[in-house]
Amino acid sequence: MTVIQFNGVSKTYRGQSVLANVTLSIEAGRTYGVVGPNGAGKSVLLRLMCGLTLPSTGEVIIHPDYLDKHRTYPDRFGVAIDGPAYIPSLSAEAQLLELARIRNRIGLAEVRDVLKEIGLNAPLRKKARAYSQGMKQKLSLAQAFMESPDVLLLDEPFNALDRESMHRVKDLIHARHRAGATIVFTSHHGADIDELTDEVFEIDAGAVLMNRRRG
Ligand SMILES: Nc1ncnc2c1ncn2[C@@H]1O[C@H](COP(=O)(O)OP(=O)(O)OP(=O)(O)O)[C@@H](O)[C@H]1O
Repeated sequence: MTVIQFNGVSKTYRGQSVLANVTLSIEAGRTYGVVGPNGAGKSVLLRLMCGLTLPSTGEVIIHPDYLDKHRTYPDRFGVAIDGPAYIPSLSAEAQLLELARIRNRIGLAEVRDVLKEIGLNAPLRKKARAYSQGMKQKLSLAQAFMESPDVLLLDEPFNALDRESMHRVKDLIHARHRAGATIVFTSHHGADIDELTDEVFEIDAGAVLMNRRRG
């Protein structure tokens, strides 16, 4: 089943083309890597996949099974794109609980579980604004993983993580993959791409080239 379909998608910012005429499909249950130099358009590609950015021309179609009941917004998507998004005045636990209330699928126990799995051991009273870069990255990832989403879109998920934390996040990615989730992540590290992905999208001068790696 195709989860996300791009048909002739182009993205231009103030007359500057970032992506040109991209046609691709993201198939359920597969793990994709997105590679390319700084500024190639990797984050823009991920943002287009979940509607955070709209195409300048062409269309992005999300399978209706992955849309909310009004068929408007992606549902069961876990997204960590463009650096950590956090509420500076709340602790990790408090803000994940706030976010969890929106969909009401999980509660405190699951929030605590994901923080433990990701290894974010901030003191409860410490506010996110005082977190280190790696802690903020873990918070962003915890938010993406916490509802066990069917689709994960992760922009450079291993950035700023120490070795042990990187292994924890890789374990989480493997676990979601085994559970049948569809995963797309960007990385500048060939080893992560080799280890985790079935297919790789390489962005080159606005074009997206696909390389099948396995399966
Ligand atoms: N909101 C925006 N307004 C204007 N230009 C933008 C916007 N978002 C992205 N761009 C431009 O689109 C291009 C691609 O940016 P993008 O963040 O996708 O690159 P990237 O491949 O993720 O790079 P990096 O490896 O450095 O993270 C860049 O030239 C960037 O300046």
